[in-house]
Amino acid sequence: MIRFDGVTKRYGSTVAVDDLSLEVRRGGITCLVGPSGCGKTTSLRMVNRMVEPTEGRILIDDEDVSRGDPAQLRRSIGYVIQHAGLFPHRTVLANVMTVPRLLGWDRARAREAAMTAIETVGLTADQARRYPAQLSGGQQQRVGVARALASDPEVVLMDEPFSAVDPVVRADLQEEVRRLQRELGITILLVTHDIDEALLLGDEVAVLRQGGRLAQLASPGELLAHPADDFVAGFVGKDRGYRALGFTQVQVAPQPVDTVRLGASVRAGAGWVLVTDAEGMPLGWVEATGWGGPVREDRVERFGNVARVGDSARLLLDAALSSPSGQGVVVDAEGRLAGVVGADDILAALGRSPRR
Ligand SMILES: Nc1ncnc2c1ncn2[C@@H]1O[C@H](COP(=O)(O)OP(=O)(O)OP(=O)(O)O)[C@@H](O)[C@H]1O
Repeated sequence: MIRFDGVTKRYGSTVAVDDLSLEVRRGGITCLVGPSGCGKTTSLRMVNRMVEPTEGRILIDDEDVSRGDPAQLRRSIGYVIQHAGLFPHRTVLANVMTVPRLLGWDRARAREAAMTAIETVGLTADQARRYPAQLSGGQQQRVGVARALASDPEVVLMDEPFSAVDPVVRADLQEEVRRLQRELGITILLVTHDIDEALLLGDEVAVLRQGGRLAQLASPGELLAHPADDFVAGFVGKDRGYRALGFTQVQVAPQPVDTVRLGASVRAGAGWVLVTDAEGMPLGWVEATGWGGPVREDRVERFGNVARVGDSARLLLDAALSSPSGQGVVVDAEGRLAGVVGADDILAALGRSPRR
């Protein structure tokens, strides 16, 4: 989809990007990540020609971006930056209508496209009438995303889009961008200095090192399991073995478990029994050792995290380790009980799975 072909950018004696060759796949999120000054922003801006390469080519769908008109190219590509970069004296709606209007769409069509984009990012018609300063930082960032989407682009470039918002809002926005990417099928190239964000969002992650050199391009799981060198290993962090579990599937079949409806009786000595509601949805655990009888609500120990069938080894392990019984509850897509898994079974399955 987007191909960097031997791209170099020099500013005098500074090499910002050095012979970068990289393929950004269609319909997914590729993250460019690396330490400060490694050439992430420069690489991104060469795609929409806000910066021109010194050497090499960038192709979108096999077409050299340097061939056409830069202004036209920029209008065809969504662009989201830190702090949103909105026009302060225009309403949210007017801000989002900017690119469709520049593309020559009539006012009604531009307005309709803008309103659709505003709703898509979770903002209301009332918020669309306000000025940027009348919105929170996170909402402004959503407007920035809406503006990038309004003209229905295939490619969206994002430069540190969430780094200026607090962690809770950031998590919401990250979730939103993942959802939008899937729903709209767009191709996103996203710059971040935060490896956790890159591993969370990226279908593929390109790690750059100082001097604008590509250190590795791989999926998050691959990056964690097989960093190309010490630099990448250091960058992805000390707990990469554990974090790789988040991208590892294990073959463990959920096992049957004794259940009791809330209000019904357990027999003494039954040990840990899973309590369900009247519909059979799991509620928590009860430990019947020295007592038996009806299970009252105050006897129920809530489980920690519940895993879903098909979840990663990390989520299964988390369910097991956060459960008072030591057995992780696994539910199906409808939230119905599929069975339980123990930490030992997950670790044994991990031991059996081939090293990737
Ligand atoms: N317009 C410019 N003129 C001169 N040098 C520049 C210019 N733009 C970037 N550079 C230099 O190129 C290198 C790469 O900069 P770039 O902004 O692409 O890095 P980055 O990885 O995005 O950094 P950060 O995470 O700190 O934003 C840096 O050494 C920077 O100082």
